[in-house]
Amino acid sequence: MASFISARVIAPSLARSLKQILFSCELARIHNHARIIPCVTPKYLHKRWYATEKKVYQRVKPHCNVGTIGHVDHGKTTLTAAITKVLSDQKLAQAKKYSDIDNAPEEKARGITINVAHIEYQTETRHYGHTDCPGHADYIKNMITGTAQMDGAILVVAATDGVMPQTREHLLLAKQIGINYIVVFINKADAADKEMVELVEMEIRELMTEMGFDGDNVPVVTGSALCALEGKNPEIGAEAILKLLAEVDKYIPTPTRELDKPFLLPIEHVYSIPGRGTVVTGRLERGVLKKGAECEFVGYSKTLKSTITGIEMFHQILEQAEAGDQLGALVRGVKRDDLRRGMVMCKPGSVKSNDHVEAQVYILSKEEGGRAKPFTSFIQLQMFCRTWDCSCQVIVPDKEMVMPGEDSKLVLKMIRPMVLEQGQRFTLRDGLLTLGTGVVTNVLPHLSEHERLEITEGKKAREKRLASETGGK
Ligand SMILES: Nc1nc2c(ncn2[C@@H]2O[C@H](COP(=O)(O)OP(=O)(O)OP(=O)(O)O)[C@@H](O)[C@H]2O)c(=O)[nH]1
Ligand SMILES: [Mg+2]
Repeated sequence: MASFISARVIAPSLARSLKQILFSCELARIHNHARIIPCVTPKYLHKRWYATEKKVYQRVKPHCNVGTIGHVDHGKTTLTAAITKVLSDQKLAQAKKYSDIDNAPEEKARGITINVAHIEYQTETRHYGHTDCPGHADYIKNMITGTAQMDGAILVVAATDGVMPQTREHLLLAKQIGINYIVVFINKADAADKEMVELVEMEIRELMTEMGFDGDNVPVVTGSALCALEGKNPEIGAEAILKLLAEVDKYIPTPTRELDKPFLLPIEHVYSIPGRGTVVTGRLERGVLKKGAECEFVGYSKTLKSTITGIEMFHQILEQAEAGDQLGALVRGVKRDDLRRGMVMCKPGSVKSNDHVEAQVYILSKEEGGRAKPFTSFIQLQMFCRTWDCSCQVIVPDKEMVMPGEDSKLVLKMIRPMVLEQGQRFTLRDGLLTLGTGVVTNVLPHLSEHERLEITEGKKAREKRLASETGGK
């Protein structure tokens, strides 16, 4: 969103005094967002604003969203940086350093990715939006949001470690989100021998088959992201990166976009740009978004109306965005605090929120990383869908309990209404554990106030109430 943000530095120059510009610069510096433009005349700023700040996005190649997933420390961010470096040599990307991608102070201090990062690059055939996800188990929530924006993924597995818990969990979540095409990169080939690499490849193919992917035919490329980034050992460095990108181009199809449906964008982030307005970011799931269009924000029991006054993709202006684009939209008349990740921006009246659904869910066995014990009705779980997550009460309608490893019909009562449609996939989690994945089969009537209270009252209070309702019998 840098150009929207730098707009806050530049735009006042058109109308206000230099003092105000410098104040905006200072604000931007404090927020560590914008490039600071030194003391220059408003005219110069005006020229710069139109001449260099806002390039128009040229839609010459099909756009595809990919990203890196896999266990912590297996080299996802290093690979992301290496891809931009190798492609920048061919003028197909702007090279990003490792520290440009993991740029938050906590990420730098701990040497791990926490927030997802979006990077842009191109190959000869396609334009890519690349999302680098965190691998650490504590940040699975961010990984789910990041993966929800991908059309295909690059699974990074370190040859020195092989398949690890989050390799499995990320594959499972990717499958649930609907990612069917995954290319594998066996990383750290510089630190492992040939036999080890072969063993890891066999292990991954087996796991992918088990998870419902085409394990035998999935492309597996071996290399070293670090060598590519440091310009060493070209056979496992730069050449391996180019081989990986060739496989991504070939294996991950450009999805057919639903351009004729009303637009819908699940919100990933909300930013406030004083003097300009509020910017929401995310991947346009369906439809076409035009500058000037009316829109509606739905979710968290709210519906707000607004107008889209600007659209950008990777700091370039768009007059119109298409499904699949990873974009930022400037909206009028809504404050940052009115909006949240998880709401959707859509064509007014085109979607409704729901808080009561029937679903078919697969509950993972202990070996698959799920829970060891069965569960009964009234268990409270966290439901993850698109970019939102929400607490829900689970009712088992047809039987006493659900065993790990079992497929079951469940009724889900959510503590607040969210945009949820029939056919929508979701994940159920319990604390740090992914417990199951499912699909909404039926939308049920909205919960009454009484039913909603029942969800939030807790197990003990419910037992007490039931006891008093039945006269203690
Ligand atoms: N030897 C060797 N080390 C590598 C290679 N690629 C990455 N590393 C190192 O592995 C460590 C972790 O790399 P990252 O890129 O941060 O790993 P990550 O998968 O992004 O980690 P999270 O985002 O925290 O899950 C760093 O110290 C890298 O320098 C490689 O090809 N060879
Ligand atoms: Mg990382």
